[in-house]
Amino acid sequence: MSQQVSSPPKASLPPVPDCIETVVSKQRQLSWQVASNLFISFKYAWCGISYAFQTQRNFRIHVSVGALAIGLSIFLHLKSVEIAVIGLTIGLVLALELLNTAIESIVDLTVKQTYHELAKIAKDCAAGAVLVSALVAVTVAATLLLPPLLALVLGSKSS
Ligand SMILES: Nc1ncnc2c1ncn2[C@@H]1O[C@H](COP(=O)(O)OP(=O)(O)OP(=O)(O)O)[C@@H](O)[C@H]1O
Repeated sequence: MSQQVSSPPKASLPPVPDCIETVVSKQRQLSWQVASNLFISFKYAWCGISYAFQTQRNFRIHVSVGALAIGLSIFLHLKSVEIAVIGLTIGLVLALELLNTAIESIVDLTVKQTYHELAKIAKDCAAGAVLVSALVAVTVAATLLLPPLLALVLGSKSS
């Protein structure tokens, strides 16, 4: 008895693009507006920073504490590399706070005022990333600033 073997159904694969530029240019077509030059890109980036500063209390706190830490580092004559490390940790916190704000906006845009478990995960994880970076920044700043600060305070008391 002859057995008919049918060929497996062909999987519908997405069309292979000619080159990566094609994919990129097609994706950019979805954007409402594309910055035409570097100066305009900086302008939009500044708009984002300004928005976060005006609307996010945590961002304002991080900017203030960061400025205080850098000011104290200079006042206490910390080494350049130590000031750079403190600056890096502050920059990380601020950058993650901006990403947190972006994720919050995307989640709100997607689910609006409805509850969704995945929206909760996205927002909680983004907030967690900020918290982790802030704890690291505080630990680094305390390690580098406290010894000279205590020496200054105790030295001025004994004299
Ligand atoms: N659509 C939603 N579905 C489920 N849970 C949500 C939703 N929106 C917010 N939440 C929960 O409420 C919390 C607070 O939301 P919010 O939008 O104020 O974010 P946030 O990270 O607390 O903001 P910020 O970083 O400014 O303090 C989130 O962390 C999340 O647990």
